[in-house]
Amino acid sequence: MTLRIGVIGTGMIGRDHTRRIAQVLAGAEIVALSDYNPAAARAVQADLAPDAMVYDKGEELIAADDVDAVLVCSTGSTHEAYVLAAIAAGKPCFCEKPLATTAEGAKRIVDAEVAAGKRLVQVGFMRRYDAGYQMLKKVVDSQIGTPLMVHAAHRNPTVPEHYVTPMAIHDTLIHEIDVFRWLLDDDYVSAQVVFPRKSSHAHGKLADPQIVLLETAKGVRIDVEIFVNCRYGYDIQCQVVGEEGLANLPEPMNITTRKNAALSTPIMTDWKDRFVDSYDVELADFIKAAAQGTASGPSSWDGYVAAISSDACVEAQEKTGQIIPITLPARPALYD
Ligand SMILES: NC(=O)c1ccc[n+]([C@@H]2O[C@H](COP(=O)([O-])OP(=O)(O)OC[C@H]3O[C@@H](n4cnc5c(N)ncnc54)[C@H](O)[C@@H]3O)[C@@H](O)[C@H]2O)c1
Ligand SMILES: O[C@H]1[C@H](O)[C@@H](O)[C@H](O)[C@@H](O)[C@H]1O
Repeated sequence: MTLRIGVIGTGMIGRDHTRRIAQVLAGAEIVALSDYNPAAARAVQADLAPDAMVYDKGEELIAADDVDAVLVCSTGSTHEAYVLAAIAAGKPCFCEKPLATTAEGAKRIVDAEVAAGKRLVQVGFMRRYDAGYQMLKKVVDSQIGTPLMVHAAHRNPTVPEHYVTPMAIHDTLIHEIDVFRWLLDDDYVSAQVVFPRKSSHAHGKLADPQIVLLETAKGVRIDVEIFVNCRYGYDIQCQVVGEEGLANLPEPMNITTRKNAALSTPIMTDWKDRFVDSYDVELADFIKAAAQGTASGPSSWDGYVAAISSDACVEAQEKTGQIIPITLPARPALYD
């Protein structure tokens, strides 16, 4: 069976996921596209999916008889309504991060999925599918003893003018928030944010860099440096310190040169290049589960917990230095 997919939101990542399904992955085809800006949908149709139908409204795409599954790749604030509509239609849905822009919105999705009685939603937390993080998890689970601390950094070379201080959490740290829960099989109990000296490259409405300190239920302490004007490259670092040793996230594979009395390895500058393979693997996982009428991988529950945790981090930014508790509701059995 070829899974017939409709894509809502054909901006940067919607276009890229359409390319993946149309040109890279097996088992699915793009039959429908929709964007708030119809020209964007038509451009993707022309370039990548000439047989796809273009819908004015995402809701019409979700309801279409020939759409088996939906990819929600529109602006974050629009995700909740589309995911709820997909659940109501009983169609598997891949939703880019964030699942919803508020914890209440994410909870409405969890409640709807629980009422539907089966997993239908996968959230686009692609780092869980990254080969480096997968290797790191194996070592953390088996070789370094009980994890005690994590030291991490999430550095972007620059960000646009509209990127303001809370986006360091909702847009950037959200990846670490999800991947460390998965890596450590743990949840957060508190967050604290402190601000070092501000970089002169950060614009007026952005405090950059920031240091986020997270504490988990098992007592692991995590420090994450978020530095989105670091200039030199796109750099994701993670070191887990355990009782018996420590483990580092591997650097992405790249050519090392020895030239002019220097030993050098290029550093990537674009997150799309850094995680290109993991996007392929996450969508292959979606296609496999959706073909069975369900979903696997990062769940609505993970999206909800990420939203609760990031709200606490934003509060911790606003009350810098204070420790903000994170309390999670009981997890429904659907997500065990
Ligand atoms: N997993 C990742 O690493 C990753 C990377 C980039 C973006 N994202 C997420 O993907 C989403 C899209 O990001 P992007 O970078 O592609 O943004 P983008 O601005 O390039 O594209 C968003 C598209 O959504 C469309 N849109 C806006 N409102 C809409 C609506 N109501 N209905 C249908 N379409 C609508 C816009 O016209 C635009 O074409 C965001 O939620 C973002 O956080 C995830
Ligand atoms: O939307 C992007 C993307 O999620 C990247 O992975 C992250 O490094 C950026 O900070 C964020 O702005």
